[in-house]
Amino acid sequence: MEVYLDNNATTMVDPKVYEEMKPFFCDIYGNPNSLHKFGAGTHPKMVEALDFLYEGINAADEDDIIITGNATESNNTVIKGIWVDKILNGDKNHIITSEVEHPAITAACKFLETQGVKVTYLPVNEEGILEASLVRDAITEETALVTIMWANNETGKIFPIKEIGLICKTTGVAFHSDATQAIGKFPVDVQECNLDYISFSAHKFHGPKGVGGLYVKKGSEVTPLLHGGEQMGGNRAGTVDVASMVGMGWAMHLATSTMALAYEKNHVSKLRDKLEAAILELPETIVIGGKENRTPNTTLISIRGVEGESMLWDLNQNGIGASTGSACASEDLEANPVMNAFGSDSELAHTGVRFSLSRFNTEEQIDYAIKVVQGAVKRLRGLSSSYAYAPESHKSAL
Ligand SMILES: Cc1ncc(COP(=O)(O)O)c(CN[C@@H](CS)C(=O)O)c1O
Repeated sequence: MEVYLDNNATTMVDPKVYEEMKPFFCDIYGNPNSLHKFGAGTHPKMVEALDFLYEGINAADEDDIIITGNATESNNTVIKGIWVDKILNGDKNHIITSEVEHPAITAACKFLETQGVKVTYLPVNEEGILEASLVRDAITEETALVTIMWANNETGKIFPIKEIGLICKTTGVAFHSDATQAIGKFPVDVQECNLDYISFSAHKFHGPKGVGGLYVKKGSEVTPLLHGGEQMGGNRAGTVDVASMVGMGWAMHLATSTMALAYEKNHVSKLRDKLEAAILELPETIVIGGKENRTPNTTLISIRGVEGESMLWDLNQNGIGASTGSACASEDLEANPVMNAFGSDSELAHTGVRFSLSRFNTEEQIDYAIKVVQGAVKRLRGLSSSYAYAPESHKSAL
């Protein structure tokens, strides 16, 4: 049996999304910017896709949604656009973010630091949550942008974006959230949260890889990252991947419907809870950050005495796909930075395994995964020269 449990890394394209994308390869293939019918033929479904995207995040008609290549590009567009507009050409020189952002935020901020920009990386508490009061205390007259992820890709922890949005609104600081792990998992409402920008990637909610979005509230426009043609009103040059844009719109529509979100909250979270509970029956296992305030599909579990990579190998041999943390760091055998941010000890930071489910997982798959995981833990602990069952040491290490 093959069981895919790494949906925070990427998801399968929903077959309905794939059907909607098909015509734009060999039938309706004109350039959307061409004036002839081959180009104009792409417009109706592109407009429909944009309508779905606006509806999915509750964007106002006057706001903008720029089609990008992925969330990484969207994150870079905001951070570097703010740098150009408010720091290089303005009187600001400070950005606030968190210690547990995705590298697409952290690396962009680190680059700005090499250019003389001050960046504050706010810590998370023992539950892996960033407290909104820390944002308020960090804001100064020089602050150009607050950028805080909506949900963490490794722990699933959901951050207080509505509270932070109110703080940014009252202090007049631009507010961005990396919503990559939020869309399709719980309601995302950019107006309710007073957001100026959000980033997202279609392949996180059963759309195609290589296409993403950047929401820009009216009046918060920033200098583009890419210059060239007049696509996206000059905000993102380059011929639009029509098939992927249509796919992303349909994926958003299917993932954010009331029924879909209810399914995530009820069915998917119950499968996650069943898998998690079975693993926690094993001694010296713990959910990193605890079970509260998480996306419904994610669990990051530390299994003392079992290296994350060894577990992944064992799972893979049995047809199960999971990860030790974010896929983009999976080649890096360093301790998991998110777990380090929690203050967990180094040994523990190497023992995290992330399981992230989707609406396409079944109870039969989870029952199979439970058997494989329990067997792998027993086998790997038996092979470990350093592991000896010590019931109290594990709990105190976090
Ligand atoms: C919060 C967050 N922000 C940005 C990205 C980047 O998405 P791209 O489509 O690759 O640009 C990701 C992708 N996180 C994957 C791959 S590293 C994970 O395994 O956790 C993310 O989770």
